Amino acid sequence: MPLTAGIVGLPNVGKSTLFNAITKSQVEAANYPFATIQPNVGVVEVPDARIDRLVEIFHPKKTIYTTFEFTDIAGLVKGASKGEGLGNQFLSNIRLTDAICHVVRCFDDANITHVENSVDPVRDAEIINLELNLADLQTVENRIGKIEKKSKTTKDKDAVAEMALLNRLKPLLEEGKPARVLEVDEDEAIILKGYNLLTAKPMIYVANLDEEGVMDPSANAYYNQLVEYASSQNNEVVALCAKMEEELSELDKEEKTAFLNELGVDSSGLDLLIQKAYSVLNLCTFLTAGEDECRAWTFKKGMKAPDCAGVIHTDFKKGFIRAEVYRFEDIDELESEHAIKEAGRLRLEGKDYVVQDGDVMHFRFNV
Ligand SMILES: Nc1ncnc2c1ncn2[C@@H]1O[C@H](COP(=O)(O)OP(=O)(O)OP(=O)(O)O)[C@@H](O)[C@H]1O
Ligand SMILES: [Mg+2]
Repeated sequence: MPLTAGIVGLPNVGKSTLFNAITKSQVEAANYPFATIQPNVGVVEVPDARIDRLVEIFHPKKTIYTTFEFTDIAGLVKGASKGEGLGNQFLSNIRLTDAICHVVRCFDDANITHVENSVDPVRDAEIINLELNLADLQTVENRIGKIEKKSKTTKDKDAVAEMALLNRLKPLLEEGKPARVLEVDEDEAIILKGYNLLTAKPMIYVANLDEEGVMDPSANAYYNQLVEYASSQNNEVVALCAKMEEELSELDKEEKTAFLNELGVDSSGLDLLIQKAYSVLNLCTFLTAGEDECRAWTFKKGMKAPDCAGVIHTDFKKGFIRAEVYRFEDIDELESEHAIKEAGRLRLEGKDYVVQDGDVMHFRFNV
């Protein structure tokens, strides 16, 4: 089940340009609102220097990075929650994603139409957030309409518990706050998840700067305004220039590295965004290494060894016996599995082992 982040924002802020950089595919990125009508999905490799290092050590026949999906969604406008623009359709497309990547225009260009006629990142972000908020409020009100009576008349335990949650959620949304800030216990978290609320999803802001701005974002007033706004809600901002990322995505790996070195940065804005999307979802990576294949696998923080084995194949989980585990740092230092064994750094772990980010795993199983 791939994890996906939906790219949202006002029309014409650079969503499709960023998406093109993501997929290198030819999604239309034209200079007019509503250029995108169908949601589009792009799959990216999650850059991981640990895999690059394993490849140096094992020289495998195959190298596989873990992946992440982005969905390009057409521009939302004021009133989207009431069906303005292509409102409801787009909101329902975001509902199916795991995280939201909110693109905000932070570049001046008189030739590129702005639906609100001026560049103002905080106002723009608030327009989108309000629409997401109103859409959630509708969901919550519909749900209240369905169970309020039941909770009062039958005193049904589940209905009463759910009403208690809804009665805290509604005023919060009415205040304009996102559902993700509500404090909930484990049972409530399950109910909340079932609503698929837009403002409950983790959000990352993307400040889409011009090429000059991206060289030193902290010197850019638009960027600083957005960072201040985002941090007041505990959200992070990734600075990038979508247009430059699109150009970068056409280069091969060496050319790209050379280009980034010239700019004096280690990784592209897009790579940072992918990594951030991965981390806001609490995703971790375990590795498998050998002469046939070096590969990164995604798992959720806290997962135990048999479940991680199941990420590779359901048979690995069913027939799980034990896992042989060493740390990436150990192979990085010692450069062979033989040396790891000699040094006593290979561990045998059972079914209760909580797998850690950066573990290199060999699963032993019975079929
Ligand atoms: N960082 C940037 N600097 C300058 N121009 C940019 C930048 N990012 C995008 N653009 C330009 O802005 C225009 C609109 O971009 P794009 O089509 O990606 O917007 P969009 O958000 O997908 O719009 P829509 O909601 O209509 O689909 C394009 O002409 C694109 O080249
Ligand atoms: Mg678009």
